[in-house]
Formats: sequence, structure tokens, C-alpha cells
Amino acid sequence: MFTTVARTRSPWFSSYMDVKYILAQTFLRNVLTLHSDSKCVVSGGLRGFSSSCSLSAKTRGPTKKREVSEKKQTRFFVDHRKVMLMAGSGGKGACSFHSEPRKEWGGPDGGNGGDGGSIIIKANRFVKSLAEVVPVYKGEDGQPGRSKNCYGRNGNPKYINVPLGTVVKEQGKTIVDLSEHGQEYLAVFGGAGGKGNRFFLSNENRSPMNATPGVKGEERVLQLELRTMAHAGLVGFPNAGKSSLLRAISNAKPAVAAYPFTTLHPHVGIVNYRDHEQVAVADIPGIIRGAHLNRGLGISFLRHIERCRFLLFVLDLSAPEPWTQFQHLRYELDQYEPGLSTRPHAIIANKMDLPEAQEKLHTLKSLVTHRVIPISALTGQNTEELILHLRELYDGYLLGEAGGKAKPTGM
Ligand SMILES: Nc1nc2c(ncn2[C@@H]2O[C@H](COP(=O)(O)OP(=O)(O)OP(=O)(O)O)[C@@H](O)[C@H]2O)c(=O)[nH]1
Ligand SMILES: [Mg+2]
Repeated sequence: MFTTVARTRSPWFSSYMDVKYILAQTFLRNVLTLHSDSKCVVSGGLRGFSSSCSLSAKTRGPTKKREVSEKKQTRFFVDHRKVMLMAGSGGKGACSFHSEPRKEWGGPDGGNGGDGGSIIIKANRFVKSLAEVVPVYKGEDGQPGRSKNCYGRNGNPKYINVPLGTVVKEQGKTIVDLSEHGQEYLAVFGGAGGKGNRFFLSNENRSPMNATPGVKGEERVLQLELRTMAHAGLVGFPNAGKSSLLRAISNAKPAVAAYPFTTLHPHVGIVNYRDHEQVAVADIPGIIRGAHLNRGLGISFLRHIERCRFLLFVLDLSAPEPWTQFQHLRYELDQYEPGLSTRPHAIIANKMDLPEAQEKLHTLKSLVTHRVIPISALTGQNTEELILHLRELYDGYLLGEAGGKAKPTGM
């Protein structure tokens, strides 16, 4: 249409318009090609032109949330922290005298300073580790008092949110165990605000000149330690199949791989029963012989099973002498806390799907006095027996220890 109209005017004008038209078309084609891999609407120089190219976005399908690797997760999982807490100091009191026309000596009117803000440690079930806790906290200072009897504002309290199961310690001594959502511990008190000279007005002294400074806020160095809360703890050598077992019996999805020390921090899974009872099971990193001498990952993470009411020793029946694993595990547990291995427990003989396992099972049963439950976490073989036994242990705990309160220490 362009060219037809143009030709009626002059040949020069016509070729000029032709070139412009071609250029405009090329430009639009380029823009469309550039954006063709994403949903876009291009509005060209020509009025009313629009083109949607959302097709490629549709064919891409729903975007999948990428799984975070165990190693990356561990970077965000912190189970102990040392913190220095400095509460806010009180604001100083003011020293001033009221003065206005024809009332020159109106008396003292210096207001008091505000109190400093305290620091409170609060258990929050939405917080999963101590990674967000910083080394130093400083409370808000109170505002100073002012003339005309104006009091300074109090400093706002500062909250440190910690996960449930955080133990607060000072110089190694446990002060408080924050195990319930919303539970608070007032760690450091803010300093009291100073008094203004109005406060010192008396019949003896009609024009007090003194005002006091605010009190300095309290200071403390505390250790925060997270102890996972679960009813049962899975204890075993690396690669024994603890994480596979937790996956098989609960809703948790810890990483599973054929190399040792796949699990680097504890995972808690919930085993649900028909009567709506729930038993929490914790999978912790693998323990090796000499772990108490800091071999492997050490045994410091055993703090996570300190609260567990019963233990499940997971043995790898594909290993040469699986019964020795049981002895070594008990020894390492007792090195961490004497008597820890004597808690109610069961032995889980894992990897029963492998051919050599059956023979070793007989030997294992003849060597130990405790109940042995043969299973295969990989195929799910006999996991029902384990789930039922877990319930027996749980019920025994309810009857014996808690007298009806179905919670591990502090849960
Ligand atoms: N054949 C067989 N292999 C299993 C079984 N359970 C676990 N495995 C394999 O053993 C390897 C280790 O399993 P994990 O569940 O990661 O072992 P883990 O005890 O959690 O290991 P760490 O986290 O390193 O302490 C994986 O390759 C699993 O597939 C089983 O019942 N049978
Ligand atoms: Mg594991």
C-alpha cells in the first residue's frame, strides 16, 4: 500500500519509502527472534501492532524446585553458637528549670531517662537452626529525659529467635532449655533510666541541680546449643542405611548415597500410626570407631540423641563382622555420656536383601541378647515389624517414664 501511494508522487519518493518499509520489517523480525524464547509482547512502531509469543514458555513446562544438596544444607545448619549480649543502657535524666514570661523561677522540670531495651531469647518452631544467630547483640538504649518534664522513651526489647530444643548455657552450666514454641528467656536486663532533677524536688531542696545518668545495660556471654528433639534416634556406622531407613518408615527425605558421611546434620522424620499417634525418629551422622577421639565427624553431634528416649542401632549386615559394629557404637556412645547406650534400644539388621546377610543374622542373634529386627530399608522388607516395635518402645516409655506425657525430654 505504501508503494502504490508513493508511486503516484515521484519515483525517488517511492524507492525511499520502499527502503523504510523493508527496514521496519527487518527490525520487527529481529525483535521477535530475540524474544522468541520467552513470553513477550512486542509493540511495533506501526500503531496497534502487537504480537504474543508465549508458546515457547508453555512448552517449557512447570518449573521444578531444585533440591538443595546435603552439603549446601549443612552450611545453613548450625547447632551451636556463642553470643555476647549487651542490653541497652538507660537514658540520662535531664536537669532543667521551668521558665516563662513573668514566671522566671518555675521550678525544676527535668524528665527521667527511658529504660534500656532488654534482650530476650525466644523459641520459635519455624526456626530450624542457629544459623541466623549473630555473635553480638546490642539492645536499644533508652532516650534521655528532656525539659518540661518530658520522659525519655524506653528502648524496645530485642528478640533472638532460636529453634525448639535450644539449650542456653553459661560457662558450661545449663540455664534454660527452650523447648516449647513461644517460650522466652530474658537473658539480659536493660539498664534503668536516670532521674531528672524534678525527681529530687523536696521541701528541703526547692531547686535541685542534680540529675542521674542511666544505668548501663547488663552484659553476658552465653552458649546456645541445639539438641534435636525426637523419641527415637538412629545410630550406626556410615553407610549402614540409617537415612534409607528413615525414608522408608517416615515422611522425611534425607539424602542417601553409597559413600560414607552422606548425612552431615540430623534429620527428624515422623512415623504416623492409625490412631494418630506420632513417633519422631532422628537420623544422625554416622559414627566410626574412635569417633570420641574426633575421628570421622567426631561425636559432638551425639547431643542430638541425648534427648531420645530409645535408640535404634542400625547395623550393616553386608559388612564383614556386623556384631562388632554394635560393640563399637555402644562404646562410643558411652564415651560421650556414660550410660547413654543403656537406654531402651533395639538392633536393626539392615540390608537383608543381600545374599550374605542371612547367615550373618544367625550369628548376630546368637551373640546379642537384645531384640534383632531384620529389615531391608531398600526394598522395605519387614519394616512393619520395626514400626510396630517402635510403637511398643514408645508405649513403654509412656507408661514407665512420662506417666502419660508423650514427649521426649523437653519436647
Ligand atoms: N542392598 C541394600 N542397600 C541399602 C539398604 N539400605 C541402604 N542401602 C544402601 O546403602 C548406601 C548407604 O545408605 P544411606 O542410607 O545413605 O546410609 P547412612 O547410614 O545414612 O550413611 P551416612 O549418612 O553416610 O551415615 C546407599 O547406597 C543405599 O542405597 C538395604 O537395605 N539394602
Ligand atoms: Mg545418612
